Amino acid sequence: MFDARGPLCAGIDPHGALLQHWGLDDDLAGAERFAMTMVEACAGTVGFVKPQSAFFERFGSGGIVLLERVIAESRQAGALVILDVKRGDIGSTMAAYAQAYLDPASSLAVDAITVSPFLGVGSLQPAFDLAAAHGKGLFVLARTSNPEGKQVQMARRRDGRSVAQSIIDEVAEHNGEAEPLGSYGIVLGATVGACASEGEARLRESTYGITHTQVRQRDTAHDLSDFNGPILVPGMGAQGGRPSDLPRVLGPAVNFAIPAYSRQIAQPGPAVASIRSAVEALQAECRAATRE
Ligand SMILES: O=C(O)c1cc(=O)[nH]c(=O)n1[C@@H]1O[C@H](COP(=O)(O)O)[C@@H](O)[C@H]1O
Repeated sequence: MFDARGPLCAGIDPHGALLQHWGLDDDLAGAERFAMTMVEACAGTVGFVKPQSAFFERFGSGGIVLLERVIAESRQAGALVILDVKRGDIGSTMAAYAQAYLDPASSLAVDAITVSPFLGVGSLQPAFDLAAAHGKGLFVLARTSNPEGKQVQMARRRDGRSVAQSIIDEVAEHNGEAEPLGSYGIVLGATVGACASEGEARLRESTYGITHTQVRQRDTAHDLSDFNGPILVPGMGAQGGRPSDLPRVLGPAVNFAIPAYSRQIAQPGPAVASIRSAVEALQAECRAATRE
């Protein structure tokens, strides 16, 4: 998929602000128009689409029916569907979540889902098992794109590793020696190590006595050299991440990157041709940044 269609993942997030920007009402009919236009513009050309479940759930059962349609039509158009649901619970409940999204008998079954390991990576075992049984994938949150994630994810364990690194290492174990790539990925935000502004960089320097470059190096010090799974990289575009950030954030694993854009690719809409040409331009940039 990386070679055939490129690494870019098109997020399908029927955001209230985007619906308004497209001249639509923020209701189920508006979300349907938005989501199906994004499917038409993207799913036949990109390798991966990523609907965010919350933007559909907010419309209740009608939103779930719409999500089912987005999933079915995206897969029919040849894209792999990564459903962003960030599920994570005690093992017995996790088994039910896994059944909902990874069992082909479910109308919400997709190719992969995002999962949260903060009840312990071990609590996700039923999802690993069901994914293996049905040839599906998981993306485990390791270092998220939001600034608040750092406090938990970069906390140091007694063995010196960060929490994020220990998650990366545990997921790598699940992939074992899989060739060319295991089915279990991680989520690593493109914004990691970034300062919101020059002012913030100067404030950090004067407050903590360390330069922005040092902060950035510390924040991006993930060892991905043994990681043989796909890496979902949100935080692109609207949150500030650029294709040129990918080598800095991912180092040797840059060619496993799936850079994900949601708001930025919908911005030129609602015209299908405008969305498609924006996606194609970003696809070319991401391909160049991840295949050097
Ligand atoms: O798992 C995700 O996709 C995700 C993880 C993360 O660390 N940060 C993050 O922004 N996301 C999701 O990626 C999308 C980002 O949207 P944009 O900022 O509009 O590109 C949203 O659907 C988020 O929920």
